[in-house]
Amino acid sequence: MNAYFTEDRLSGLPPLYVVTDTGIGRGRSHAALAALSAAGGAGVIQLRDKELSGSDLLKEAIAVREALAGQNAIFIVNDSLAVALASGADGVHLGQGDGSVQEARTEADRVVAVRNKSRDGPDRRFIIGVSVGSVAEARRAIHEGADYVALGPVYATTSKADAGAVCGLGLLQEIREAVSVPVVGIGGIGMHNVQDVFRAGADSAAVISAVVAEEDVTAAARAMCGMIDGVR
Ligand SMILES: Cc1ncc(COP(=O)(O)OP(=O)(O)O)c(N)n1
Ligand SMILES: Cc1nc(C(=O)O)sc1CCOP(=O)(O)O
Ligand SMILES: [Mg+2]
Repeated sequence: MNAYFTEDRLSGLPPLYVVTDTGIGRGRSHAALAALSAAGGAGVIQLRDKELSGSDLLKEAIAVREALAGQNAIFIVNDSLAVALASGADGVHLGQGDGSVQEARTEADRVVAVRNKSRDGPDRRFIIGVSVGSVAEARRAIHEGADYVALGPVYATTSKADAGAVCGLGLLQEIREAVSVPVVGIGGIGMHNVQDVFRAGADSAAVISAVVAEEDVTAAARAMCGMIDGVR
């Protein structure tokens, strides 16, 4: 059981959040990238595959969940609430164009309440993360049921073609001061700037290339965790 979300709200987020990408993953599967990242200390893993949907995405999600069994990592599926729920993931990440957060909250709570009743132990909350680009969007997302908000691109990124303009650390700091849920920074984060992201108030740094594209994914995740530890 992950200590971060046994109650009715998320009490925090692990500091390293790795998003999988098989396009730059040197031939490794999402499941392999997830397991290797978690072994290096990544406490949140997101399955992100913009080419897959439906049963193909579900297959990958189940493989990731199985690969993470026994690891102390939160598993999030990008974009698809249905796949997240069907695969037994811990949560979903939704962008501004990925549907209603309110409807996702209602549906997730309904499904997870049934699941919680049918097993022993403390109730678990289904995590909903939402991409935001302003304080107003962050407040709205939280009002609608988001457990964490993510802001990006903090720096220029080559991993998401439609990421838009760089938002910088100033906005990250503003959002941190305005809300009380965990704030994730994403986009262009690497060993050279991750400490700045935490100094600006982020609770977690989400990365793709800095970990997934490395030859030794576990070592890269471990090094990033060490860098983060140096500033928290
Ligand atoms: C942790 C995290 N933050 C932001 C995003 C981006 O979500 P979105 O804007 O919906 O874009 P896509 O990733 O779906 O292309 C994310 N996935 N994860
Ligand atoms: C998936 C994603 N979302 C972003 C956003 O700004 O919302 S930037 C991004 C890609 C992050 O990859 P890298 O760590 O390689 O820059
Ligand atoms: Mg999305």
